[in-house]
Amino acid sequence: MAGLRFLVGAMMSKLATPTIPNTTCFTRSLILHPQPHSLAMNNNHNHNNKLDEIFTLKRHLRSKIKKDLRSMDPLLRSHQDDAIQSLILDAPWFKSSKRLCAYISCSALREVDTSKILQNVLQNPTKDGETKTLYVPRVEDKNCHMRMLNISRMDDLIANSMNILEPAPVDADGNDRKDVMLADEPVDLLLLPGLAFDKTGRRLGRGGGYYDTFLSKYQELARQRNWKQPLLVALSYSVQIVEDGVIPLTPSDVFIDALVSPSGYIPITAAAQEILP
Ligand SMILES: Nc1nc2c(c(=O)[nH]1)N(C=O)[C@@H](CNc1ccc(C(=O)N[C@@H](CCC(=O)O)C(=O)O)cc1)CN2
Ligand SMILES: Nc1ncnc2c1ncn2[C@@H]1O[C@H](COP(=O)(O)OP(=O)(O)OP(=O)(O)O)[C@@H](O)[C@H]1O
Repeated sequence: MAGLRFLVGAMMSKLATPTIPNTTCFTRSLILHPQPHSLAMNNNHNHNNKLDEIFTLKRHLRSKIKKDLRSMDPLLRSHQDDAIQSLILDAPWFKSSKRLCAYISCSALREVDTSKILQNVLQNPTKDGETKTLYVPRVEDKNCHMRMLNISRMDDLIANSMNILEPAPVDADGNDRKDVMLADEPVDLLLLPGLAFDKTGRRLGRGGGYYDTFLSKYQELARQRNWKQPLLVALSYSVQIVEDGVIPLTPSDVFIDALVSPSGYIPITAAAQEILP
C-alpha cells in the first residue's frame, strides 16, 4: 500500500490534483496557453500517457480492495451490512427522502447489502403518508450507459448478464418504466455502490464509468431545472475507506457528499453537514 500511495502521490503532484471535482483539469492548461501544432500533439500524447497511468493505478487499487473484500469474515460482513442499513433506515435524511435512486446489491460482488433499505422503501409510506418513489439501475450498453428506472416491487427485477438484478424496460402491463431523467420531479437522494472511498469524497467504482456518467448527467439536469442537487451517499464496509488522496482521480470522477460505514454517517460536503440533526 505504501508503494501504491507513493506512486499515486507522485502522479497527483504532477497533475495538480483538484480537491473539488474538476472535469477540465487535463485540458485547461492547453486552452489557456494555445501551442504550436507539434507541441500540442506532443502534449496530447503525454496527457494520454498520464491518463493511462492513472487508469492503471485505479485497476491496481480495485484489485487490492476486491481481495480485501473477499477475505472479509462473512459474519463480520453480515454485521456491517446490518449496521450500515440500520444507520440509513434511522437517519432523518433517509426518512424524509421522497424519491431516491438505490443500487440492488450483489453479494457475489461483496457489495454492501441494500435489501432491507429497498424493502423499507417499497413498503413504508413517508412521514406525510406518501410512498417513496424508487429508481434502480439498468445497464443499457457497454458504453457507460445506465438508466435509473422506477420499480414498485422486488418482483419487477430480473438478473442481467453480470448477474445483477435489474428491471426490464417495460412493466408487467407493457408500459415503459419511468426513467428518472424524464421524471417531472427530482430525486433527493442517491445511494451509491463502489469499491473504495475516502473522506474527501473520492469514489472508485468498478471501472465501467456507468455511475460517473449518470451522475454528471443528472447533476446537469438538476442545474437546468433549478432543482436542489440530490445528496450522493455511498455505502461502505470499513475496509473500503482508504486514506485521503490514495484514490487516483480521472477527469470524469464525480465526488460524493457523504459516506455511511459501520462506524456512522460521515458527512463530506456542506450539503451533507446541513442535514445533520
Ligand atoms: N449492484 C450494482 N448495480 C450496478 C452497478 C454496481 O456497481 N452495482 N453498476 C455500476 O457501475 C452498474 C453495472 N456495472 C457493473 C460493472 C462491473 C461489474 C462486474 O461484475 N465487475 C467485475 C469485474 C469484471 C471484469 O473486470 O471484467 C468485478 O468488479 O469484479 C458489475 C456491474 C449498474 N448496476
Ligand atoms: N486508459 C484509459 N483512457 C481513457 N479512458 C479510459 C481508460 N481506461 C478506462 N477508461 C474509461 O474510463 C471509464 C471508467 O472510469 P472510472 O475508472 O472512473 O470508472 P469508475 O468510477 O470506477 O466506475 P463507475 O463510475 O461506474 O462507478 C470507462 O468509461 C472506461 O472506458
